[in-house]
Amino acid sequence: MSKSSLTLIAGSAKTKQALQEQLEQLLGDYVHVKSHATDEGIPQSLEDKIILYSSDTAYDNSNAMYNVNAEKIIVGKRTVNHEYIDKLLRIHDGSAVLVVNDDDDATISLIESLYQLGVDHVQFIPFRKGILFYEDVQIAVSPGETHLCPSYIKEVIDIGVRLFDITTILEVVECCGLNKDISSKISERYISNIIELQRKLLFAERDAKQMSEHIQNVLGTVDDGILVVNEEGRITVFNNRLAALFHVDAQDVVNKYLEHVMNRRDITDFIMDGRDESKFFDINGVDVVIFRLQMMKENTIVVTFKSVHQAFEIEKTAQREMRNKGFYTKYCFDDIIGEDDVMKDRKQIAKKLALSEHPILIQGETGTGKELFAHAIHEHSLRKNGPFLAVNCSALTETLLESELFGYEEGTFTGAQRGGKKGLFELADNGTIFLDEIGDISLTVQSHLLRVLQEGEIRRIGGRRIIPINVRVITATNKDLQGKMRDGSFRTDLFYRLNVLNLYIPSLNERRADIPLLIKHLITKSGKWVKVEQDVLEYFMQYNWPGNIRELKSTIDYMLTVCEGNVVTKSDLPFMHGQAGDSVMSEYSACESMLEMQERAFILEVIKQYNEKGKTASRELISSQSKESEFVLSPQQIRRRLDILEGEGFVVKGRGRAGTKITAAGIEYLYFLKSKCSV
Ligand SMILES: Nc1ncnc2c1ncn2[C@@H]1O[C@H](COP(=O)(O)OP(=O)(O)OP(=O)(O)O)[C@@H](O)[C@H]1O
Repeated sequence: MSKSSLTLIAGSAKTKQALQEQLEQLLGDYVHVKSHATDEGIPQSLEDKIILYSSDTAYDNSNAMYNVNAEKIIVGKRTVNHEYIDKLLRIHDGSAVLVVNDDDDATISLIESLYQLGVDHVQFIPFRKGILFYEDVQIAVSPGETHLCPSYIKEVIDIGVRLFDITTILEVVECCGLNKDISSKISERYISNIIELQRKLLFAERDAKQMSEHIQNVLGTVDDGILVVNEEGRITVFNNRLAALFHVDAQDVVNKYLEHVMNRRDITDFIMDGRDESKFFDINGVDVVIFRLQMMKENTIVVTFKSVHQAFEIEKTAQREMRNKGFYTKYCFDDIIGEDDVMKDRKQIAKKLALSEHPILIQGETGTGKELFAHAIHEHSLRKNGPFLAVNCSALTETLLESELFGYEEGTFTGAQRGGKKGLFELADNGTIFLDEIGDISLTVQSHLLRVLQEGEIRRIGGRRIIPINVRVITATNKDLQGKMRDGSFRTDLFYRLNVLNLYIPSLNERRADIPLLIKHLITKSGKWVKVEQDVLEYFMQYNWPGNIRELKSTIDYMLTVCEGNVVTKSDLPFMHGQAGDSVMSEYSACESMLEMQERAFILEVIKQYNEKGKTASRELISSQSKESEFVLSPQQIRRRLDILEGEGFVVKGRGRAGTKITAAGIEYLYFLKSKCSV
């Protein structure tokens, strides 16, 4: 069968080329296709079996001007190239979209075919020549006429030259007299183009979905809040951490305008228009640093939200690594939270004391922050580049404390290290030593310490060599040293040596105004983004906090562990606060000594940490961990202590090789212990 013949007449060379390609692809096996464009010039007389015009306009513009001789003249109908439909479907719902074509009729017919194709989620606005401004329009769509779009439009989508629709193709098939088989093959080709495209779209969509799930999972593991905003000001990424901070559901906010989700003008202004890279904000009671980064190429803003505490910690870690020295202070005066006048006054005095070289005795109730002050004083002193060593005198037995402080020579006692060991006084040379709980040291250690202070030199235990030392001594106690001097358990001469400068730290009761500030600080520091209900705050304001800030801290820690969602309520209060009051406190306080309390807290903490990882803790395991702590306990000693703790209902021991688990009462008891002693 000889091929039929067809001449295509289009308006522009670009349209001619696209339509010629379409016809060749669909009909090329059966029809010989020639083509002309009016803007390139058309022969004076045209003769063919079929003359196919690309549009009504092409027909109107050229038909009258040339001699046309054809068996059949067809004016084609055109539709949007399916390849570009996904671009249109990706425009956000309800957006205003300017439709730009080279004449008004063509524009209207393009809008019609877009609606017919089901692109009806946006509002199309027809472009009119001469009108340069369209209110609230940021996106334009054009079939290859993008040069006509007003220049202020942010996003221009070129949907390419529109192609002939299926009815035009079938009309050509019919005129060529092609048989049924061929005609159905051609329609299949037309349809398979669409199916192929849909398949690609489907894969692309599936890949995009997998990628987005992957990104969400990755973002879920990050400790910071992460937000991404696109050029329209809509949210494209909002991780769960951020959702917790703003008390919203992460699923609900994607695609919404930023200002509809965060109704904080200061924050949205900073994100959208900010020139700075980072800024502090208080968001629902949490101090946060927001870092913003503009990705120019994608016109996207990436924002991270970090707890102030974390941001500082990162800074501090870097500094520490730079200093790369073994013994350093962990706190400075800025870490001591307190705006109450009495506290401000204490900090002022402490700063002055820091600058002298004399020993300082810090007194105050348990948990008031004496250790914190000791760190800050060293950090503020002329010795700040020297070492700072802290030792808790009540946590060590007499012999251990002596050997820790003054060191020993080789062979002094069984188990002594080869080559002897330097004591903390030697290690703290040119720096500061902080002796916490000084009220608990024995009379033997007291006299040894007195000698060191009087002579400014030490002699290791079992040694003869005299080692001069240059160490500033800061001590602290919550005990009544005057009372101890009266009953003879603390040496008066040592007291006067230590108490050259005295600093009294007020209890939390004496500075209640600081309670809300401390709560906020402790929550921020925990890295959790939660809100504390008003009645909890009220309760905290009237409770008398015998364990001071340490008790407040462990109560908050406990509540943050048990609270559901992002709100701390009164039902999250530990048992001893909520229901039984002080009676439980005194029941708990049955421990003989601070050392016993600390040991118990250590054991329970190890068990709790293992349980949190889904494991139980064996005696051997706890014993081996104890070697790295201040309490070296053998598996037998651990067994005895676990028996007692089990009898009190704080742990449950497994049979045979199964390890131990902490009970709910045990967790609460642990927090109580932590509020009473520093571990
Ligand atoms: N002003 C404060 N600001 C922030 N945190 C504080 C403040 N005071 C105390 N803390 C925190 O409370 C806890 C107890 O503080 P610290 O160990 O310094 O108390 P202490 O007076 O030395 O107690 P003790 O007499 O029992 O040894 C620590 O975790 C400390 O970080």
